[in-house]
Amino acid sequence: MFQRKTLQRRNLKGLNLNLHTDVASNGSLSQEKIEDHQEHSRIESHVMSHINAIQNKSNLFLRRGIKKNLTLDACMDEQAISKPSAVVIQQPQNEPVLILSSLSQSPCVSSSSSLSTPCIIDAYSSNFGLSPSSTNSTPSTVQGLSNMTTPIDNEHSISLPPLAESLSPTTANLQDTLSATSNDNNIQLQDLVQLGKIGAGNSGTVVKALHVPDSKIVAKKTIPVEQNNSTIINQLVRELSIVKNVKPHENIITFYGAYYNQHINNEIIILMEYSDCGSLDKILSVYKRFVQRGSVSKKKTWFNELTISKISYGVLNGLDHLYRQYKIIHRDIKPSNVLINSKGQIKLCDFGVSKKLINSIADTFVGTSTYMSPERIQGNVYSIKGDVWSLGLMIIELVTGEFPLGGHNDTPDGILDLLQRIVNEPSPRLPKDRVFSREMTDFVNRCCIKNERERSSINELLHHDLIMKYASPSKDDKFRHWCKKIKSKIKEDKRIKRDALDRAKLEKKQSDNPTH
Ligand SMILES: Nc1ncnc2c1ncn2[C@@H]1O[C@H](COP(=O)(O)OP(=O)(O)OP(=O)(O)O)[C@@H](O)[C@H]1O
Repeated sequence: MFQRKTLQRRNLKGLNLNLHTDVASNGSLSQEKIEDHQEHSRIESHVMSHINAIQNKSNLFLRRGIKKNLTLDACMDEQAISKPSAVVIQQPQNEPVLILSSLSQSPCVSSSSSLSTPCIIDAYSSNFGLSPSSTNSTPSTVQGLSNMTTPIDNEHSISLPPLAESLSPTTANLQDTLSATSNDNNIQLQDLVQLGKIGAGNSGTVVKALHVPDSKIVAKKTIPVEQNNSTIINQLVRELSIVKNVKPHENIITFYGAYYNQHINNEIIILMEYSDCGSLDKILSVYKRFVQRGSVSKKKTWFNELTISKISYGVLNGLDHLYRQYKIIHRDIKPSNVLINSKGQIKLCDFGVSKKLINSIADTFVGTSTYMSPERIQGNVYSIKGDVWSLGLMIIELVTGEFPLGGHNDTPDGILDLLQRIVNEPSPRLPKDRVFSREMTDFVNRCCIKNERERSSINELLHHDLIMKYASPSKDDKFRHWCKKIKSKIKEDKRIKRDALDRAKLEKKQSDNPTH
């Protein structure tokens, strides 16, 4: 009955704005549609001002080289045509790449008929209580995360959107934690454009997002919270109250702030520094895929001795900083919590089970990590040396490609079997069928001593021969080079996977329609 027609088109420094409307198939516009047309004009000016604002801020698309010649497409909500639901940014081939949900209060739905492939949707709108005209509620102040006297400087602090008007007692706790003063240098959620999913863990999902005003890429972790689940909420409160106190450091992921809005999705959003090579588990998976494809020999690990030395130093230095400055024990050292960037920096993230030392005795069994040390499993007092044990296990996993207490077709029968192995079986070691240097073998052995008192301390390991052997600027350069190579391998892997998916789709299409 109705066709989509483009009514307006403007060119803006390489960006095109298309406004579509539904037009009767005889070409005429009904009175209703004429009103819609007028409405379109209003929407258009709204959209244009939004685009201008973005462009004036950073000219991001062109400068970043991310999107060239994009089309901004103001989609119309099919049910309520007068209400635009989203601004969709499309590539020339009509392939939507992202949505700025700037016009709607509800999360955007990629229902537009012009969308041929699934969109990445940013569920937050500029009406997310941030624009005075769009809401009666004023932005809540958030103590703790942004109103920090020391931890996060202005450059990194953000203000939060308004919190729920009526909070249950548990969410009120959350509100307390996420309260902060508004700040001129804030990162606002509506300034973020979601770019793609990075990964998902037990607690939530992490996506890559672009902070438009300064063209900075950030990682956005979304953690759904059950309204009445006080355990989870308290854990998050604890996590965030710890993270907010940590100042930027070369081996710690920088925290940019957190958001919570019960009305929208009942989820917490944590913004942090993005690491462009991802986590060690991700790099290991990419390596394994290359081995499977036969393009890399299984004998040739990507994690050579230099790399292990640099990773170990970064982890130990980060742990040392957390403990010395804040009395924090990380408690969850594992490959997915160690991030790398192409500048050659190692960063610790995820303080989900971290806590101040003073609380550690009361809450020893947080998490189900298989990197847990024997003393932790046995319920003994947990000290920072537990993280040293985890580092030892992680190194063995990186160089062998297998988790040391469960690989080689020797998978434990469940968590209890694994826990008893950690406690009762001999300490994990580097495999004997491969040659490792004396320094490397000694380093790992010192990490994996079961008796916590005999295990090396962080300080001892920071001065270990394995670390000293590679502590020169030329080795730093080599490591940076390695990181860059890894980044390009990750890209290549993505491309191969995408091509394989496309081929599979095409083959399926051909088998479904053999005549075509
Ligand atoms: N700041 C970041 N920069 C780049 N990638 C990240 C960042 N934070 C997390 N990731 C990626 O997202 C993935 C998911 O992270 P998340 O913290 O949700 O879970 P996890 O650490 O894998 O598991 P768990 O929830 O059990 O701790 C990680 O494995 C990592 O690859």
